[in-house]
Amino acid sequence: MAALKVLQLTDLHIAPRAGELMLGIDTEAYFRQTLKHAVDQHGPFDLALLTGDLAQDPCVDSYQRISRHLSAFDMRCLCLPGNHDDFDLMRIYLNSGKLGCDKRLVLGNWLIVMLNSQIIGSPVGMLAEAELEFLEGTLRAHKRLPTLLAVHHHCVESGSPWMDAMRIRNSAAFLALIKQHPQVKAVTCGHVHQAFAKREAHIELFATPSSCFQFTPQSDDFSLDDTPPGYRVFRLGEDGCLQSEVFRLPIRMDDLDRNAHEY
Ligand SMILES: Nc1ncnc2c1ncn2[C@@H]1O[C@@H]2COP(=O)(O)O[C@H]2[C@H]1O
Repeated sequence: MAALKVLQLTDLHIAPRAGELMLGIDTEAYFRQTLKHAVDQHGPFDLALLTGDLAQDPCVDSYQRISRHLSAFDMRCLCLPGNHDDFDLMRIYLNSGKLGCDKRLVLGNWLIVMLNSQIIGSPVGMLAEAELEFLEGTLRAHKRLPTLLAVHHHCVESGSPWMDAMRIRNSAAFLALIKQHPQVKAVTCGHVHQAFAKREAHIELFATPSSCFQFTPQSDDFSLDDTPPGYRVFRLGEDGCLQSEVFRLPIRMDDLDRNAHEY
C-alpha cells in the first residue's frame, strides 16, 4: 500500500452571509482558492481534516456553504470544532456524503483521532475529562496503529504570549497521556494562524496556517501578517513514518486590513 495522503485545512472563519468581509477579506473566497490549490497541486487526498474555526459566527448557512465547497471534491472529510464553532450545528450540516464529524477513523493501517478542545464562549482551549477518557480508551483499543491526533488549539507555546494565553489549559495532562502511547506519531492543530513544527518526546507537534488571514509569529500582542493562506499535507507511511509539509497560495494579501487591532 502506498503512503496515505491527508490534507489539513484550518481556521476558515466563514462569515454568516456569502460575500461578507472580515478584516477586509472574503474568507470564503480564500477558502475556495486554498482548497482548489491543494487538490490541484497535491491531490487526490485519502482524507481532509478541517481543524476548527470553520465558521466565524456559526449559523446554518455558513456550514451549508462549507459543505457545498467540500462536496465539490470527491474526498472524505472529517471536521472538528474550534472556539468559534457550534459543534451541534456542525454535526447536522457537515454530515452528508463523504463529509462527517466522526471522532475517530481507521484509515489504512493508521488511526486518526479528532479531539474537541472547545470551551463554549471562550477562546481558550481545554480537553474535558470525558475527551481525555475517550482518547485514552481509543489509544488502548488501537495499540498497534500509528496515530495522528488533530485538535483545534495548540498544546505547546507558539512564542506569541497573547496566543499562548489561549492554548489548551490542561496541556500537561494531555501531553503526559499521549507520551505513554508510543503509537502516537503526531498532533496537529490550527488556531494560531501560522505554521510551526516542534517535538515532545517521540511526538511531532504541528500547527497549520489558516485558509484566510495569518497572525505574526513571535508577537506579544494581536498582529496580522500578510503571509498568504496555506494548508498542510501529510504522508502517512505503511511503516508508521509520517512526513508533512506546508504549502501556501502564490498570492499577495493586498486586501487584508493589516492595521486592524482585533476582531
Ligand atoms: N486584540 C486582541 N487581543 C487578544 N485577543 C484577541 C484580539 N482580537 C481577537 N482576539 C481573540 O483572539 C483569538 C484568536 O483566534 P480566534 O480566531 O480563535 O479568535 C480570536 C479572538 O477571540
